[in-house]
Amino acid sequence: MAAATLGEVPTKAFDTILTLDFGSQYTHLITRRLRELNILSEMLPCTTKIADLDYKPKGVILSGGPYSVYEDGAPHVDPAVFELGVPILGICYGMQEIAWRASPENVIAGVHREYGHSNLKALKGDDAHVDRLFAGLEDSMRVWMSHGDKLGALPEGFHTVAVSDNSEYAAIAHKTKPIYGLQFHPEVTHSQNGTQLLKNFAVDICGCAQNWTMARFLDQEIARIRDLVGPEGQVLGAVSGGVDSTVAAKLMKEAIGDRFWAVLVNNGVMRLDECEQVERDLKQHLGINLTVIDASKDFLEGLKGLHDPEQKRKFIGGKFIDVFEAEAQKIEEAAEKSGKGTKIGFFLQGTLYPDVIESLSFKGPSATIKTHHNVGGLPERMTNGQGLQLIEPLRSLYKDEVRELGRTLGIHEELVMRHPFPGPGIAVRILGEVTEEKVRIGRQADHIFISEIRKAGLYDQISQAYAAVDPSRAVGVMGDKRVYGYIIILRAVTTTDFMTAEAFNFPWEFLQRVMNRIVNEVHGVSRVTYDITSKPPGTIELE
Ligand SMILES: Nc1ncnc2c1ncn2[C@@H]1O[C@H](COP(=O)(O)OP(=O)(O)OP(=O)(O)O)[C@@H](O)[C@H]1O
Ligand SMILES: O=c1[nH]c(=O)c2[nH+]cn([C@@H]3O[C@H](COP(=O)(O)O)[C@@H](O)[C@H]3O)c2[nH]1
Ligand SMILES: NC(=O)CC[C@H](N)C(=O)O
Ligand SMILES: [Mg+2]
Repeated sequence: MAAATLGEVPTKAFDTILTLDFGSQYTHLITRRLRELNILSEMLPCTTKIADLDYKPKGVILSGGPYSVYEDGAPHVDPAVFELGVPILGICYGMQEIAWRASPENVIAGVHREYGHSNLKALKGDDAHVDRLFAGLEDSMRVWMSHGDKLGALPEGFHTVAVSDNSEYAAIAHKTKPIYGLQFHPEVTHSQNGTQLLKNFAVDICGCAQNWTMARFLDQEIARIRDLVGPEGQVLGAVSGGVDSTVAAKLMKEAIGDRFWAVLVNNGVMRLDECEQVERDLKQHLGINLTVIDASKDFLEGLKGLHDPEQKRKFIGGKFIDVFEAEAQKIEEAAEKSGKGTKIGFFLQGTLYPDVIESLSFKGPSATIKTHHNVGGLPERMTNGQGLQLIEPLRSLYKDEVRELGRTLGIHEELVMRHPFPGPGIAVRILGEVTEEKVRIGRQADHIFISEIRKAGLYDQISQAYAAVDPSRAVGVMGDKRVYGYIIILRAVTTTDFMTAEAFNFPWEFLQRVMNRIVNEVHGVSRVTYDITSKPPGTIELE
């Protein structure tokens, strides 16, 4: 059990809707939509025991899921949910679960699967209670469906509140209790009025206050950190200059000042002038107590002769630990002597909510496609709670919420909107063996590409962009002379969650301009290409 005592979802401080996940691809969208409405939602697996909750949610949503409620081994909700005395909304599988519990015959396999758009008609009557879910909405709307099973009969005590082309029971409501079911998915943007429906449920029916704002979260988290760390405790943290670790570091600085010790490792595969830039941003702009360790020679030396992507990633992860561990000891000694307090007792991590959801998912964590160098690879004593206690203040937040929190903390927009940058850096953007020459070429080409993207005002429309080096060489001609140089691969994608992505559609003139600058300004390059592969089947990084 990790000793994550801080940064757990603040369900006690904010009205919370509990979303129980039956494995739908869209479950996390339910929590997203609610948070956009300034209502905190926590997502937990459908197998959660209500008795294990340490708070009382204001309402519960049962998500969709790939199973059929009537099949052997299908997941079922803890019946105690119905004893909580709070409103319940079942979505797709969740509605089928409500009906199945009333009587298993209520759910049947449909003859037609209903996948995609459907026209919904709300049947408003004069019963204010059952009409509450659709209050204030037009009677007809286009909604998005994805199901094969359906209700064959209305569960006892329920009323039909909407029908669709193929579903007689597209929405149901209990006649007296606050229990509702929807066959369609209000959480997907393709469903008209979906957010309004969720708002009707969470605000009007459950009575949630819409006060989940980053400003309130910040005050609360600072108070919690101060309380946990105490007046003298000291905290260590690895920072990369990326959004997550910068926001976490600034939050820590606000909470405990110079008793927070940040460490940046220069691994030799950072972008052009990146370490200097991060140092300026963190030290001067944000006033963070930062130590930069230049271990570039060790990393580049160790990368020699490594061609395989996984070997490269593992080496960088391992080396990172060695360097960090050695430096942490020095910092701990310095901290002890600093007179600022006691020795270091805590370790800061920038873990986000999607990572937490992934590890909690009812379907289990997904397959490893790449070994990500991240904090999972940090020295064990820092993360197992035995040596240093873990603090993860961003653990309940999505990336856009972290960005919002960054703005609230006064971090400048350019830093807040930075594209993510992987821990192994340019090393996974050079195919095969990493050499100093290829790092130089990759850096220069990347700098040109990103500067041009910024100049063209496209940076914020793109989720991530970079230039990579293909070490195969191609022949070119420059100034009547034969050149035999590397190939640069430009990559730019748009994505919301980095799980799927599409190549960005640049104007042709833009790509020509970038090509021109790279072949002219970066010595050793003969060709420039643009990678248009989507994810899947590609990935965002090349290795
Ligand atoms: N060069 C580095 N020096 C110190 N810590 C690092 C370095 N690179 C990565 N880390 C650590 O690994 C963590 C994971 O990196 P990751 O790239 O996922 O997050 P980030 O850099 O904070 O944000 P972003 O996703 O926006 O790049 C960082 O939060 C940081 O703690
Ligand atoms: O901190 C990190 N350490 C890593 O080892 C790593 N590998 C990939 N990435 C980032 O993850 C996102 C998805 O990348 P892929 O499609 O290449 O898997 C993209 O944003 C990638 O930049 C990493 N981040
Ligand atoms: N999206 C869902 O929740 C689907 C529920 C169930 N598996 C069905 O096919 O009807
Ligand atoms: Mg990063």
